[in-house]
Amino acid sequence: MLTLKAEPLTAEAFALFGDVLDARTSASFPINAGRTQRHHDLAKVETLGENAHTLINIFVSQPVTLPLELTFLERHPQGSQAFMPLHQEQFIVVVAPPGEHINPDDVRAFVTDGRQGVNYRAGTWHAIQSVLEREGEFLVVDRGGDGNNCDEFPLAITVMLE
Ligand SMILES: NC(=O)N[C@@H](O)C(=O)O
Ligand code: NI
Repeated sequence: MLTLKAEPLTAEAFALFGDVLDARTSASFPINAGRTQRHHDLAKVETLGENAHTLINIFVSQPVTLPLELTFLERHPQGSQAFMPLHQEQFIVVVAPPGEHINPDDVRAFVTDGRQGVNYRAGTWHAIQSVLEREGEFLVVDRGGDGNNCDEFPLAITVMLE
């Protein structure tokens, strides 16, 4: 059994697993006659394989309870997957680097601050969406297409907050 304390999410700590989406820290430029700041090209959308295409989705998730008991991590070998909260929901992120197997020593747990989203790069092992406190709505950008795009790796992990 692996027990992890979720650490605050930072782009640096998450770099091995994908991208952090955050309008407070990302570069932007003015558009629409200066009325809008465009935070441009924040993450790499990967859509691999036969008939691959980008999906834009909304996930409505029920909250998890803490400590969070996980029994597996999953990965999407043919595409990235991005989650952006629509109402500043905080969520738990548990990840491990891409690879055929997961080394328990490489598993990291994070907690977002409500203004952050994440983009898992293709193949990054991760826990399924785990929103805290209340029902959450997330804009999700991921891959559609042929073939399998979801593998599970059994692993018992308990996640708590610091
Ligand atoms: N299954 C699905 O669409 N969602 C998961 O991939 C997830 O990471 O929540
Ligand atoms: Ni996923």
